[in-house]
Amino acid sequence: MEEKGREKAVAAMAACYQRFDPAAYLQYNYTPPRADFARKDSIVPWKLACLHRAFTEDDVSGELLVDIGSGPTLYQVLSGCEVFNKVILTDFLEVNRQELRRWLQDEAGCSLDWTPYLQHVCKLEGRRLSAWTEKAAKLRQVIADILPIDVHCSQPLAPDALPSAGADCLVSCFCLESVSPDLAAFTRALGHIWKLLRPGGHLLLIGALGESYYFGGPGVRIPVVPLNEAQVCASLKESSYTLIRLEVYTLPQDMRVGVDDVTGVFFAKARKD
Ligand SMILES: C[S@@+](CC[C@H](N)C(=O)[O-])C[C@H]1O[C@@H](n2cnc3c(N)ncnc32)[C@H](O)[C@@H]1O
Ligand SMILES: O=[N+]([O-])c1ccc2c(c1)CN[C@@H](CO)C2
Repeated sequence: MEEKGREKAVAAMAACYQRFDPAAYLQYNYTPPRADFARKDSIVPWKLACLHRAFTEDDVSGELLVDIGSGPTLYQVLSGCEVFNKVILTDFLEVNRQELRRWLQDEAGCSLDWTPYLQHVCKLEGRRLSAWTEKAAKLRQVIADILPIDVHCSQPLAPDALPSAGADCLVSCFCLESVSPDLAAFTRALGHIWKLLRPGGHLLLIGALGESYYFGGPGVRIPVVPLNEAQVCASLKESSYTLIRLEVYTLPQDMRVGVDDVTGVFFAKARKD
């Protein structure tokens, strides 16, 4: 697709996101059955287990963790906040950055109670359940910024947002395939965020497999690039990452709740050499 066509497609995607509804999105994806901590086959516990394992492996270390396309969610940094002493959250929409700020400042009006998530990750860490208040305090202490981002820009963040060496680790969940008009744009976006990472740093990437749309709010139908495992691996390779591990979760029937047509979820741990 030539430059003009690409710009139009990206602008159309941005227009879709103007109607994104953080509270509805959280309700659709981050409450039972998809976030049922009593069910071994629920999606969110699987994601938290992948992230806990990856963030506690020795090769993942440093000062700065950046979350790409945070949305209104915090689950993706609940393990990372124990490893990195500085976490930067990012999103394209002010409504999402506001939602994150509300939690950060412990204000009323958060759209979701993150306590069960904090408790579950404490359990994964072998800590007593009541340590969730310490984890919440730790997370509030390490979150240094909540910044605007556009992964379709060659430079997704403001020029002075990161140290010149780059981030030590990136995490990104359900963002790139949900904001890209096609596979080529998805791969280009991977290349753009690659530049934010220092050599030897890691990318922990979670995404949807086989998904062609999702609802970002009542009647807010957002197109998604349907990916399969081979395409994820090929795109990571094409954008100069070394894939360390790919794990896949297949949705049981009752996790298909009508808010999207996702069939699976992937977790990739990759490195920038
Ligand atoms: C499906 S949500 C994922 C939210 C969260 N990371 C999660 O795991 O649920 C996709 C997010 O990408 C953000 N987004 C939309 N366009 C973007 C862009 N061009 N660059 C970066 N993020 C974008 C949206 O605002 C939204 O928060
Ligand atoms: O089950 N989940 O934990 C979960 C969380 C977020 C999202 C999905 C599934 C599937 N759709 C994506 C948007 O493309 C967002």
